[in-house]
Amino acid sequence: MIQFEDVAVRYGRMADVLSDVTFRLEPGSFHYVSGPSGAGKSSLLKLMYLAMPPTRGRISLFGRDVESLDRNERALLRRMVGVVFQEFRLLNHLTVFENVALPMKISGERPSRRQAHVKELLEWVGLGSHLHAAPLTLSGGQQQRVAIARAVITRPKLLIADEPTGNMDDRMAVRLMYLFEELNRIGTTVVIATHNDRLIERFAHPVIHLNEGRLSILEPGEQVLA
Ligand SMILES: Nc1ncnc2c1ncn2[C@@H]1O[C@H](COP(=O)(O)OP(=O)(O)OP(=O)(O)O)[C@@H](O)[C@H]1O
Repeated sequence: MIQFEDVAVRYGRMADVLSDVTFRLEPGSFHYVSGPSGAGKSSLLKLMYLAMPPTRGRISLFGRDVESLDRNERALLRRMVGVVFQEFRLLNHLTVFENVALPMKISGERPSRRQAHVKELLEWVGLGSHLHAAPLTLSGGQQQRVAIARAVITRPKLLIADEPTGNMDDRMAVRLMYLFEELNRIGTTVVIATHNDRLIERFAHPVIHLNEGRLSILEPGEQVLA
C-alpha cells in the first residue's frame, strides 16, 4: 500500500526532520503515528498523501513509484486517499452538507444516493442539525468532524488523518475511532497521527513512532517501552 525507502525530509538549511526512513504498510492495516511535537509526524503524513516530495529516497503508493507519476496519474491516485488535515481546510463558502457531498459529486455518485449517505454520516458524527450551517459558524471540534466526514464519505482506499480527534471530548473521540475501525474493517488502510495515548491503548493497533528523525514500528503493548 505504502512503501518508503531511505526517505529523508529537510526544510531549507535545517537538519533532516526525517532521515533514512524505511517501512512498508500493508493494504488493510491500521497504524497510528506518534512522537513528540516537532518529531515529523505531519511531514510523514504529507509525504504519504503526496503534498510534498521527499528530499531523498523513494516512496511508492498503491504499488506506484510516486516520482514517476504525471499530473493526471497523481490526481487519480490522490482521489483514492481521504485526508483529514490538521487545519481542516473546509470550503467556507459551502454548507456543511455541501462540503461532505463534494467528494461524492466529483466521483460521479447519483444525487439521490449522495443525499441519503451524507445525511446519515453527518448524523453519525453528531452534526445532523447543522447540515445547512456555514463551517465558520461551527466550533473547532465540529469543523473537525465535518472534515472527517468529508474524508471518509467515499470510503477511500487509504485514510490519512492528522490529529483527527484533537479538538474533541473523549466520548466523541471514541465514537470517531469506531468509525475509523469500521472503515478499516471494510478495507480502508488507516494511518492516524495522534498524541492521545488513551485512544492508542483502548483501540490497539501498531504505532509508527518518530523520534529525532528516526522511525520505529511498535506493536500494541510495546508503546510503554517507547
Ligand atoms: N514548511 C516547513 N518549513 C520549514 N520547517 C518546517 C515546515 N514544516 C515543518 N517544519 C519543521 O519540521 C519539524 C517537524 O514538523 P512536523 O509538523 O512534521 O512535526 P509534528 O511531529 O507533526 O509536530 P506537532 O506534533 O507539533 O504537530 C519542525 O521542527 C517544524 O518546525
